[in-house]
Parts: sequence; C-alpha cells; structure tokens
Amino acid sequence: MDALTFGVRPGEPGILEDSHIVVEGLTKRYPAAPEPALIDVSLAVRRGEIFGVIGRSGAGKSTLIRTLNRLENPTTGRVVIDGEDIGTLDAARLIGLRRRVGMIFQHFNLLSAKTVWQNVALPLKVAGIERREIDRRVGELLDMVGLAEKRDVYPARLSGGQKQRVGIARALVHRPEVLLCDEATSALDPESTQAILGLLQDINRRLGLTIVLITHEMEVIREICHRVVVLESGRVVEQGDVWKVFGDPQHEVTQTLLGTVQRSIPPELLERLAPQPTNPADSLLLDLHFTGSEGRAPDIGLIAQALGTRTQLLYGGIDRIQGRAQGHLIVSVDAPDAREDIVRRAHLLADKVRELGFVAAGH
Ligand SMILES: Nc1ncnc2c1ncn2[C@@H]1O[C@H](COP(=O)(O)OP(=O)(O)OP(=O)(O)O)[C@@H](O)[C@H]1O
Repeated sequence: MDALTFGVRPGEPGILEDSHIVVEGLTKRYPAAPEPALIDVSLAVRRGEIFGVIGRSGAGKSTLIRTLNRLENPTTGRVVIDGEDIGTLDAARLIGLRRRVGMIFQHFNLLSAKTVWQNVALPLKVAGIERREIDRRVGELLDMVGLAEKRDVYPARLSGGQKQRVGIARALVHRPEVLLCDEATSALDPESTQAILGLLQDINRRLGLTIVLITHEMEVIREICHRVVVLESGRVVEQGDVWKVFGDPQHEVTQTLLGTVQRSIPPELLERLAPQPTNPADSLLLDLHFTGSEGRAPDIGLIAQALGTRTQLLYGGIDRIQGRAQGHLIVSVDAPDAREDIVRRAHLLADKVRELGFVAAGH
C-alpha cells in the first residue's frame, strides 16, 4: 500500500506534527491463522480527535486497536505515540504506556465482587497511590460520569450504560492522553448508547483526550468521530474526514457498510423502474446526491424551480454530518423528452446526479 495515499508521509513536516499516534506499515500474523490479520497498515491519529475504525467482521479492527497499547505486538511495522516507538519499551515503561493509553470494552470488564468505587480505585491502589489522592480522583471521576450516588453499589445492580460509565471512570484514573474504545456501545440499548456517546464527546472536549474507537455501528461514527478508517481483510481501503467518507464513500466495502442508496429507494418503486420510457408521459427518476463537499444545500424550492413544477420528491435522506448537509434526494421529473436538459440543470444543484430510470405517470 502507498502510505502517501493515507496521509502518512514519514519525514514530512505538518502532517505528522499534530499526529498523536502514527501507525507505520503494520503487519500482524497470528501463529495459527492462515492469513495475516493486518497487512501494511499505515495511518495517523491527530491529537485531540475522535478517530473511528470500521470494517466487516474479521477485518482486523480489534487487532489494530490492541496494537496501540501493546496488548498485541505487530509482526512488522511500528506504532509511535507522542514520538515514541512503543515497540521499544521495556516492562517498566510499558506500564507507563498503559497508563497513558486507557481502554474501555464492550462487556465492561468490571470486577463483580467490588463496588463501583472499588472498581475505579483499583488501578490507583495497584499503582501505590496514597489513600487521600485515590479518594479525591475517584470522587472527581464518579462525579464526572454521573455515578456519585452509586459509589457503594455492586456492578450486578447497574444498567449496561451505568457499567460502561464505571468502565470509563476506571479508564481515566491515570489521566491518560488516549482512550481506546473497543465496541464500547455495542452491548447497550439506543438510549444508553446516546448517553455514553455524549459522555465520550464531553471527555474529548473537556480533557482534550484523543479517542480511537472501533465499532460496527455506523451511527456511532457519524455522531462523534472526526475521521474514520475503513479496514478490509487487514488492509486500509479508505480513510478521511467522516463527512467526506460518509457523504461519498469510494470503496465498495464502505458503500456496503454504509448501505447504498439503492436500498433506500422504496422497493415498490424499484420494481417499476424501466431503463427507457415506455410512454411519453413517463417520469424520469433522478438521484440527487449531496456529498457536502461544495456546501450545497438540498433546497427543494430551487430544485422545483430548476427541474419544473411537476417535480416530486419521492425519497429524502439528508443528514448533517460535521455541519455539512449530505445524503440523497430522489425526485421524479416529468417531460422525459427534455431529459438531457433536465439532467444538465440537476448537475448545477447537486454534487452528483444519477439517472435511475423511468416510471409510469401516476406512480
Ligand atoms: N488470537 C488470535 N489467533 C488467531 N487468529 C486471530 C486471533 N485474533 C484474531 N484472529 C484473526 O484475525 C483476523 C482479524 O480479527 P479481528 O478480531 O482483529 O477482526 P475484527 O475486525 O475486530 O472482527 P470483529 O468485528 O468480528 O470483532 C480474523 O481472521 C481473526 O479470526
């Protein structure tokens, strides 16, 4: 893979200057596995950003995130955090690294025989921090995650969302600079997911924490990530700002993960689509795609003005991601004899235009 494609240009000032984590040419082979889990992966995570990793099951997401705190060691390549190659750390400095890089898990990994307070305090106790300082830090963190009142409760009596809050508090006890999140909301209901995402965003902003998260939930990426990388069979296939990747996914895997517009067209309409008009009164269906790149707004008034007053909106799926409007509008337009002219005008309104076909009038 060409590292330049993915914004990692070793030695070039600027790109790497604000990089917090740099992954260079990482390959990981598990002894028993026929195929490598990661193949020549290069990427850079900027300081203070929320960086998402997506990919199909088995793509290598967990392996990648686990190399960032050396829960896994790469076969070749390296991980550099804050300018330090973490592969060179001895045992003592590895402990330091694990304190600078906190981690939360899908199934929370709490100790069931310990209370909320004890779970959060444990890493500090192990580190030999004095009692008064432990009390202060744990108190502060439980306040921050909204669990002060649950300090003496055991995990079994907490909801999933509350357990993850404990996980987050525990991951922050050593005041890390990086937080790794391994499917942190996958076991949660939608309401708790929203609350945890809000908390992660709050931590990212307030503490300036760099967050790397893996998820199979595209909504999570859309809601809180700044940039995203897409893995497939251990390789990086796409990477960039979330609004760009989600607005105009280039790779087939990304398109599949995000769902294509074809799936958004009502199936009964899809069944009646014909490649050519069968009747002069048939309507042309256009997919107007707003990628967010030109800052164009999907203005229905303008669209009707430009394409004709008999324009009908059949499907609207517009989102705002990182402040940019993007998504698809599917419209039907009369007068297919003026097809080329209509398509030319549509190109002035949307970033991409696709002719889907024709449907009989009165659809
Ligand atoms: N300890 C291991 N030993 C052997 N093979 C492994 C090990 N861990 C992962 N693998 C293999 O490496 C590949 C990548 O796995 P990984 O768990 O990193 O993918 P993933 O994208 O996180 O998948 P999922 O979304 O299903 O968790 C898979 O083929 C997996 O079977």
